[in-house]
Amino acid sequence: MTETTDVVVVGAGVAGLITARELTRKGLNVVVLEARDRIGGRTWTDHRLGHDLEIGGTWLHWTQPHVWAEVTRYGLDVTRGPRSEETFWLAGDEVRHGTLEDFMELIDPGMTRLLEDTMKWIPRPDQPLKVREIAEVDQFNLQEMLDELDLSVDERNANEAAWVGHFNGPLDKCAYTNALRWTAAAAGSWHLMHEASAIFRLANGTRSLVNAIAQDAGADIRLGSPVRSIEHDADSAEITYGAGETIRAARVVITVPMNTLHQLDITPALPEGKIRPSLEKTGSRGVKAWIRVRGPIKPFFAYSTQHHPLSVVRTEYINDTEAVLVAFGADSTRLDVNDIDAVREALKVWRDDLEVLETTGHDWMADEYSQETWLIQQPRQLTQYLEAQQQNTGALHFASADYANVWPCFIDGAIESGFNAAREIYAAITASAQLTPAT
Ligand SMILES: Cc1cc2nc3c(=O)[nH]c(=O)nc-3n(C[C@H](O)[C@H](O)[C@H](O)COP(=O)(O)OP(=O)(O)OC[C@H]3O[C@@H](n4cnc5c(N)ncnc54)[C@H](O)[C@@H]3O)c2cc1C
Repeated sequence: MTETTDVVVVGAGVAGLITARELTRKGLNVVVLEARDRIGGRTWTDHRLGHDLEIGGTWLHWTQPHVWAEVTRYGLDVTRGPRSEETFWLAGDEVRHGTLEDFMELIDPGMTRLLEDTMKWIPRPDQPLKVREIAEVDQFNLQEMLDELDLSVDERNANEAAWVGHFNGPLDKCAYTNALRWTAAAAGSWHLMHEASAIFRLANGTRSLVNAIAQDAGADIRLGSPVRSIEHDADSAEITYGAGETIRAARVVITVPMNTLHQLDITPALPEGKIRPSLEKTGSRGVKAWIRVRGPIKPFFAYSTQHHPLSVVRTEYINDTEAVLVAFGADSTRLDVNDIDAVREALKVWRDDLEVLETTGHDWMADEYSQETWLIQQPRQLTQYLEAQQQNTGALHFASADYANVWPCFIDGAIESGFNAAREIYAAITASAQLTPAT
């Protein structure tokens, strides 16, 4: 027999858990169907290399309004990694060595010129399509825009590597408008954008945030319950999941990542504006690696180029005997983060004095329930698809960091989208004559 409930949420990542919390607090019955055997989705704190490491999303900031409100709500502690005492970068094949300030000075002219029109194109980051002429710049990839600047080899490598750290993909696949959106969210300051996206993390891991939201939600969260198909009309939907169980709901919230959406068997089919970007895929397709090395070493930061398997590496944990580094590369097919020899080799671009003891990470690109790391749109995806991606289709609503306005692809964006979906669903349910929310 088919079970019934008010709302089904597909996915127990941050967007899904926020939607569930907001709706249960309004008195609705909510069932969350999660494919994995854990909650959190692309945030995942796991004990490896002797630390609680963030395998997925990590950094957050007080300029990110939605996530910071959650930090305050649950009284979560925020911390940071050690300050870098030395920095390495490349000029051609030559390794340069200096301070982090030297490196920031090196990239500053390129960053400033690249982003000088940010607030012209995106005066309101909460409305990224407010200036309709943004379609003119949305056709460009970041590489083209960097090439226009005619930077010296030093500056070019450094700027490219810094952007790989941000975009986790080949720069010719990533739309320039992503850079504008991130910088607009930081009020036009690239320095603030840089800080907001890569310095401060939760002292007890993203796990502490995710668990707090889930406990507060009090929803019926069913792990190991992949959704297979959804049949829907204007008033309700029937979902088939797990080993063939069915459940009917007045509203469904789909929170699966953009790259996986097209795989859900949905009848009637979703509009083109939702399916086409899912088939085209994101521009981001990179890796995040964790690396344990023998100490003592000084905390350091290093940038290579976008063409190296690892473009950025830095010290995130350190003591007298060892350090744990975090690193990013543009292309997951170029580096298996669990292959210690490959990682050791990748580090040699900067220094061959590091003794690599252990490495770890997760191949989010190969993971069937993510197939992406954090969303960076390809050229034209913002202007062609975002509006359609945010809209509901009858009883189906969509929440995901991938479809957020202010900090798209961040934990903050997942929360923003969860709030929006919950508000719309509550309004729709209470407006419907046939449906009386449980109290
Ligand atoms: C390596 C990495 C580093 C990152 N770094 C940062 C960072 O430093 N700061 C930051 O703010 N953000 C970062 N992010 C991005 C951030 O983690 C994500 O944007 C955010 O967590 C996405 O939340 P979500 O709820 O929208 O999607 P998800 O977390 O992907 O949640 C979707 C859920 O749906 C489930 N699901 C998928 N298919 C099905 C199905 N068929 N049936 C049922 N369930 C299904 C998934 O298992 C998942 O739990 C990073 C991400 C990665 C991967």
